[in-house]
Amino acid sequence: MQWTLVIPLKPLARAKSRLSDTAADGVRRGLALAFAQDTVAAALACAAVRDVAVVTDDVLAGRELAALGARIVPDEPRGGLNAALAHAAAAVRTLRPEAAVAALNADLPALRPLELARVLDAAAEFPRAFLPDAAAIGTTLLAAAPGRELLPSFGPDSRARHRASGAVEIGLGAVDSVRQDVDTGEDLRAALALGVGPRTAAAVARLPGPARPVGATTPQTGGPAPV
Ligand SMILES: Nc1nc2c(ncn2[C@@H]2O[C@H](COP(=O)(O)OP(=O)(O)OP(=O)(O)O)[C@@H](O)[C@H]2O)c(=O)[nH]1
Ligand SMILES: C=C(OP(=O)(O)O)C(=O)O
Repeated sequence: MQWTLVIPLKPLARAKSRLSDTAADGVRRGLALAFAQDTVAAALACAAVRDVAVVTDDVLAGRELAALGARIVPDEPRGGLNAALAHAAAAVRTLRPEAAVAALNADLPALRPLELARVLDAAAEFPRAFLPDAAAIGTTLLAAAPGRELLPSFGPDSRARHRASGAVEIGLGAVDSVRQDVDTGEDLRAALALGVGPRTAAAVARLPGPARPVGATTPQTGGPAPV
């Protein structure tokens, strides 16, 4: 089965507020965009993915992600994340009623196409399925097979809500790259340890020294940053 992924991205100026200790406003926008670029590029390289729709009103992000091959869907009806996801999933199904649809977070900079394919293949066995995030509290992916509504309930503690909604929790091991969302400096270090995509690596290298996570590449030397 091949999936249409719906990836939500709020305006970069408001994105990743929990990274404000790690990165000042302007730099944080660049990081949020880089996370989304690496997420979308890996998703588009996944054999189980038919196409990618990014739900965003951010003009810069829309342009950059369209250049990678994503379709850009306006952020409607402006009722927040879940309303935007439900609206975008419905728009996909208007065009292709039998589409398999999955929502994927935009902050998965270590995402690997093969791991995403394993998760989507596992999801294809169920009417609705989800993958908990690395912290085992939230959700990074929610999938709805053809003919099933997505019924997204992302946000704080979404793992419990998605489970209570009847979606099946995907319990695969060795899919860390699909679970490692980045909300905090600690998450960023974990993603760097897994290995991030090229745009995130470049954006992290541009962070000022004290904010740059240990082990990240330095812009000057290309070698590891001092411990
Ligand atoms: N299109 C759209 N995407 C959203 C909206 N709210 C959140 N998102 C996206 O949904 C995912 C999870 O969002 P949040 O955890 O609320 O925001 P974040 O930018 O990741 O991080 P914080 O600002 O630290 O909460 C991210 O990919 C966001 O960009 C929204 O209203 N519309
Ligand atoms: C929206 C979510 O992600 P986070 O708040 O961790 O970005 C979620 O886990 O449902």
